[in-house]
Amino acid sequence: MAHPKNDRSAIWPLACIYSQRFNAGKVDREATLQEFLKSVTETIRSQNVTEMHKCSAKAAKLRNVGNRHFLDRKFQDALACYNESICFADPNSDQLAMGYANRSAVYYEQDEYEFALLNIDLAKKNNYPEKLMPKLLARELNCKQRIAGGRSKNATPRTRMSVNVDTNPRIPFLADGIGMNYEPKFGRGLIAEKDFNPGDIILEEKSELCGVDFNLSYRNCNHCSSRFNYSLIPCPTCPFMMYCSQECLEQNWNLFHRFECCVVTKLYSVSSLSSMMHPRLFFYGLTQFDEDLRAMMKYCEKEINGKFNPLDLDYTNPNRLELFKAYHNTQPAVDPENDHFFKILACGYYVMYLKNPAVNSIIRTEPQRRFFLRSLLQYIRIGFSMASYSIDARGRAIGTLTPIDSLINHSCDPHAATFICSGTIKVVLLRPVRRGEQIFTSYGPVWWEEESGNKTPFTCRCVYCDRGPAGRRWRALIDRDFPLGAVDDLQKLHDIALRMDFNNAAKLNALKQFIKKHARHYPERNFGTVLDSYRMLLVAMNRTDVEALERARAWAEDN
Ligand SMILES: C[S@@+](CC[C@H](N)C(=O)[O-])C[C@H]1O[C@@H](n2cnc3c(N)ncnc32)[C@H](O)[C@@H]1O
Repeated sequence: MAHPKNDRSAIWPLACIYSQRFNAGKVDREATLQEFLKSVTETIRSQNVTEMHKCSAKAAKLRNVGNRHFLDRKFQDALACYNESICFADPNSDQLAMGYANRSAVYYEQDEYEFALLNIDLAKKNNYPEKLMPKLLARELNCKQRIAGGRSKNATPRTRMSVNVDTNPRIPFLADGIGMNYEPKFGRGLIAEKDFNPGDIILEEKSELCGVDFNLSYRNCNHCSSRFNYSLIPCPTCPFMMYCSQECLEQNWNLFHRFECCVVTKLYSVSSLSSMMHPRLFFYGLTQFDEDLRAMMKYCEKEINGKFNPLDLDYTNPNRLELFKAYHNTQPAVDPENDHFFKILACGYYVMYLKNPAVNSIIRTEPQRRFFLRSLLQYIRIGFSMASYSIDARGRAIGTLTPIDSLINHSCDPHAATFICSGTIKVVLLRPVRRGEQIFTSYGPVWWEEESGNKTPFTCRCVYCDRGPAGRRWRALIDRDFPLGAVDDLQKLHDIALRMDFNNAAKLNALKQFIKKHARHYPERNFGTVLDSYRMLLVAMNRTDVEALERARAWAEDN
């Protein structure tokens, strides 16, 4: 099946094709990597995916669709179309400048004056047509007047959720008193070396390695994954990748995108999910070895140290080669349910990346190619086992891999909640953690949501899932009754939650006090719902916080 030029919806990912073939029993799941490679190479040849390029005519069409949404006041849909239009527009074309100007109009209508100004500035810097300039300048003036008149939406975060306890001197984004341990049951994990309280933010780690679902590629920065209120700038060469800043664009180019850019349609035709994060780990390494593939092979072909401690590195002056080594020295559990699928992805990426002369000129010999294929499979396994994912209601995912967050194991009885927002992972404690305890977060399932249907891709060995006597004893606690004092306090919490005159910070505080005061009655069914309310409130407050920060950033970039 050949794909019509410039029709991204026509991409039928290899992953879907093989998923059908596996389900129909047409491909042997037990095949070797070389057998998969043969099959995938043939499939890709018959697919003959055409690379898409910038195209101002397509940009104009997309902008017109955006204009119709704008007139219907469907602003999010309008922004989505304008972003795609901006990405397809040839650099320095009128279409690019007009896309930015159109975006500024949407922000203006939404009272997002900082973002409107940022886009007006982008339009002006990209040859906005002189004859249309007066209208743009009038909008610029209006924005400035409204900001000066105090009509801006909040641009000052109220809570600023960041690490709120003493920090580790060598890891300024991690709480002091957190160490790494190793238990055969879970592998490496994070352990508390002192007591912590609910509400303690123990980690705020920025991501450099992410993968953005194809369907979010016009909504999220392809480097740090932040959304930046849809106000992204395009890769100057390919029609798919967008960034929240020139800095992210340049870093992404240097680390990975120069290996992706001229084959990006083909890469998305391997998997439309967030899987591009995995081959990126290979190119992250290659870049840190100054493209000296022999040196990289020499290091990587040594035995992997599965007990490597990323907390030993100095993050005050991060060295990317050391970070790469931290990622590389990971012993991911091979997932028997999905490993055949990972092999298909590895083979697909292998074939497609080698179509790029920038890759082909580095990975030349047979041993080098075998190393590339093996590494791709290893990094796919690492990515699926170690990354954190944020998944929206439509199933579109963003994967994020960071050295420290990736050490946190899962429990269906978590202590902490993990938030991925605006390219940063935050870990907040929901309940007290005592010195010596391992700190767990949840990858999805939690005991107080038994109906959630979430499953972990490994056999979970947490206390809730433990079928032995210890697990049985623990689960029996869930059905105890709260003592009367706690029942009264729970009723007070409900009343506070309904009070319109209490803001979220006050409600959060009340929840935190309850959790601290009654921690000894944990676990208990009602306690689970309290933790859940606490988590949901944190999510809402974090979102407001991030929005305010992004507004402030837009304002700073424009001034
Ligand atoms: C994000 S990593 C956590 C760090 C990992 N333990 C290590 O040694 O690098 C996730 C992997 O840890 C293991 N793991 C995490 N939580 C687990 C649990 N509740 N039960 C069993 N294994 C778990 C699984 O192998 C999973 O794929």
